[in-house]
Amino acid sequence: MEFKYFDIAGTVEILPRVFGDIRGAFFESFSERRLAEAGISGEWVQDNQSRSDRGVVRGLHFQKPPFAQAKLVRVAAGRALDVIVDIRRDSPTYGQHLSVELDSERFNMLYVPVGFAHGFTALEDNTLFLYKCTNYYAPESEGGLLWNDPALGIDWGVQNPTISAKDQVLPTLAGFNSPF
Ligand SMILES: Cc1cn([C@H]2C[C@H](O)[C@@H](COP(=O)(O)OP(=O)(O)O[C@H]3O[C@H](C)C(=O)[C@H](O)[C@H]3O)O2)c(=O)[nH]c1=O
Repeated sequence: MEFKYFDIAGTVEILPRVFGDIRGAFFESFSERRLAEAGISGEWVQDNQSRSDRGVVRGLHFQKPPFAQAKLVRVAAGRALDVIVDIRRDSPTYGQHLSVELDSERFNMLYVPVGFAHGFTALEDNTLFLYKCTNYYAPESEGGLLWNDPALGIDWGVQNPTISAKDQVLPTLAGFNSPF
């Protein structure tokens, strides 16, 4: 298992060892011990899965404290462009984003710390997006940022995404008061 660290503090890409053979492939999709090697700790209490066809964008979402979630995201099938935005008020990279392509060949994962808005584009049909969360779903605590806010400057890899009505009216960074 390899770890890749980025300039945005706290974010880590995890590249598991994938064992291929004539039958297919195997990899350890979750190991608390391995994550601890990368300095990642947390009480993982909920797993989520969504299925999206090519061109879907979900996000940018987060849950506010005390229901804030760190996430460990990956795809089990298909391919996704994962995007996270640093919304930690005191962070020197506040408002900056990181994009990482997740695929079901390398089975690479991204650790998203508390204090980030999260979203992704499905790059293929039937993209199965899986993620572990360190807090339960709390709809009353949900917040978000507008996916195509020019101030964020995110290239989602798609022009006219399929996106929920809810996500179309999320606030821009300018009108946003971060709870982190
Ligand atoms: C997130 C969540 C949703 N739901 C229900 C609520 C809705 O009736 C339905 C779809 O929810 P939503 O439209 O919020 O799903 P996404 O747009 O995929 O939201 C997720 O996508 C972005 C990328 C994230 O990072 C968040 O984890 C999460 O916000 O599932 C639940 O029952 N439990 C949950 O934990």
